[in-house]
Amino acid sequence: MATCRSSSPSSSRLSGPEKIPSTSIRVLRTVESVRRWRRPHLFDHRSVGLVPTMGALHEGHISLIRAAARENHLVVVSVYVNPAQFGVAEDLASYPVTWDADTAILAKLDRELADDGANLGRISAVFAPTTAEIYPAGFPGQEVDSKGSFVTITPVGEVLEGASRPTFFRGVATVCMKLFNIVQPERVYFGQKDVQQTVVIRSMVRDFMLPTEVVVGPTTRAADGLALSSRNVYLGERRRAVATVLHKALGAAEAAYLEQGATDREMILGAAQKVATDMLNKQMTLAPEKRVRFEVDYISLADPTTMEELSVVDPASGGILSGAVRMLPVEAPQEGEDLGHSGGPAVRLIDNIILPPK
Ligand SMILES: Nc1ncnc2c1ncn2[C@@H]1O[C@H](COP(=O)(O)OP(=O)(O)OP(=O)(O)O)[C@@H](O)[C@H]1O
Ligand SMILES: CC(C)(CO)[C@@H](O)C(=O)[O-]
Ligand code: BAL
Repeated sequence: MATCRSSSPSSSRLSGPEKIPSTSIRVLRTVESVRRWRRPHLFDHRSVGLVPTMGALHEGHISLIRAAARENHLVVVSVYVNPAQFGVAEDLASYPVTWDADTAILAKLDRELADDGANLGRISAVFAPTTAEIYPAGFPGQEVDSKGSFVTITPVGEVLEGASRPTFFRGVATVCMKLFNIVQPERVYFGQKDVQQTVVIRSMVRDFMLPTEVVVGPTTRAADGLALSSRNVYLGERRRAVATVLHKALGAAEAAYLEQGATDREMILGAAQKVATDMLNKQMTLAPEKRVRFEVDYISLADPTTMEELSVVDPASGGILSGAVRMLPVEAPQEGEDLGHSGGPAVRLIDNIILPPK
């Protein structure tokens, strides 16, 4: 029996495709619309660079989009807060969602990219799907034992961030596999700020023979060294001033390797631990209404390709220094004090420094 498809015009055909106002940037919300957008570019050999994000865009994201525009004819930015990578007790509900600010940033950036002759391309589309679109069989849940179609990359996804956040890399790898399959990019762009994520994604691309190149951009930092991160909005002024602790601690470990020639784990990580301990002790001499408390989740010295802990750095291959700290909610908040987004809950910050081969 012949089948007949409905030919009633969709609202987007009547009003034209959704775009970020005053730009040519398409806003794509469905898998089908991305596929329709992508198809002609397979034939006209225009390369596509994908920058996956969870929105709340900042200069770190912008640096990745700039890199993608230098190397690709068309840049797609995905904006999707993927619930599967948040643990049940994590900050999914309060994660900053700033769509209007994000689209304004993309519009401004796109004008700059257009004016800069050094770029191959510009921002062509934003992919902003719903969870129903990304998980067509139904969202599998955030629990460790959730059932569903998942991509797991082990053992690299089980250590460090994976040990602290047991569903995190399963969620990241799963959503990235979906995004890569939907957009079919020649290149994908990730930030070194999430260094273990880059190792997981590189492993996934290699092990599943995905036809995409993984490009990693350097960490963009504030003037005082704090790595930019969407979660920094939770900090508020008091904790923001101390949030550089991890960068300072990792910097001391880097100096032990680069300047003092240390290759031994205890010497390198000891330098980092001392900075963190000294900074915490100094805070604890202050009154509760002034001080900032934090807990070091981990400080690691790991192999650059496996993220396995190293007891000695082989100068031929170098290593990765990484860490996570929990900035605890401030005590004795003062009248009118800026506590940060959502009243300043505990914030877990991560950072890393790559020890280069010597
Ligand atoms: N400071 C930064 N420099 C370079 N890239 C970054 C930076 N911060 C984030 N990125 C990269 O941007 C991409 C999207 O990250 P995401 O949207 O989670 O932002 P984020 O700031 O890392 O947020 P969060 O605070 O949730 O970790 C990732 O590849 C991430 O590594
Ligand atoms: C890669 C990513 C967009 C997947 O949700 C996320 O983990 C992030 O923003 O780093
Ligand atoms: N940039 C990492 C995303 C996350 O922490 O969920």
